[in-house]
Amino acid sequence: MTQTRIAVIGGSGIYDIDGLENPEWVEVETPWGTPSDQILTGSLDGIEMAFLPRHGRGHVHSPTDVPYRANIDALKRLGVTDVISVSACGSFREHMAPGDFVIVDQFIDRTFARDKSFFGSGCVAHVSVAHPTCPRLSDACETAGKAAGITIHRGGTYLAMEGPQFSSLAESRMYREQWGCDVIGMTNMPEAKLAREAELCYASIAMVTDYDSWHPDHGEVDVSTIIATLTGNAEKGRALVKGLPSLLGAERAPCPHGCDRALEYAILTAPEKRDPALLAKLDAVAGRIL
Ligand SMILES: CSC[C@H]1O[C@H](OP(=O)(O)O)[C@H](O)[C@@H]1O
Ligand SMILES: Nc1ncnc2[nH]cnc12
Repeated sequence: MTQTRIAVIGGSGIYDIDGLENPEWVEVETPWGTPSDQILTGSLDGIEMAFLPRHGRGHVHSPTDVPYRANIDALKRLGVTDVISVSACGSFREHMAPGDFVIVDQFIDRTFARDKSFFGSGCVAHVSVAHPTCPRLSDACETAGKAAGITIHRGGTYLAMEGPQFSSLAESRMYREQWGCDVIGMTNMPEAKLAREAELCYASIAMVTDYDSWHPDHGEVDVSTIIATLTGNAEKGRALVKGLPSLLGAERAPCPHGCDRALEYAILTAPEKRDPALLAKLDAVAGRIL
């Protein structure tokens, strides 16, 4: 049976995690370039962990320039089975208030300036992202969050925008009123799509930091308010992460939702037509089936 290895991708304001046994920052190179930073490895309650700061320590990568493919490839290469994304988000719902956590289960992807797939000419693949997050992993996040006393909302649609500017009032109203979105951020896409291509279970915990720009009683969103809210809630995030290993366990049964078999029927390119150079780059992501 596969051994569980949990990765946490930390978003804005989260540049390391504490409490790991045998912590070590390791360099991982990938065929898709260098990840956002070194990866902090170690264990928690006997389970292997990996932590990657999405924007790099010191917040050096903009949402557009985060090396999403290198990040997911590097985690796969380290033997990660489950990825938990922790990110800051704006809220479109009064009851999803700053300080609350939302376990996102759907996305609308409005990003347009990012590499969104490991596949392409020479090895064409189409995976399903009808359900882009893993219910089993999301269950564990919900249980750990509730045990840590966090106000946690299960389910929500995350609008992934390109940024780096925040939304206009008209956009904010459209996402909320016409598109039915619940939260907004700049990073969960294409991250979630790439995790699916890499056959990794992915759960997204969005920490509400603001009401974007739609709310008549709240001013425009600004970075200092976001960081102040995040800093005030960092302890909650840490408590949630610490609860995960015992919930997930060391022995990992196949994902009941099929995340770890997403590529099974996805590759269309005939074996004799596949590009050897691309296949070589896919060694970690798709090595299981290629
Ligand atoms: C800090 S303001 C906007 C910035 O914060 C979020 O980052 P992350 O998702 O990595 O927590 C948002 O998506 C923007 O990138
Ligand atoms: N309102 C907002 N829009 C986009 N990304 C965000 N990250 C935190 N708050 C945000």
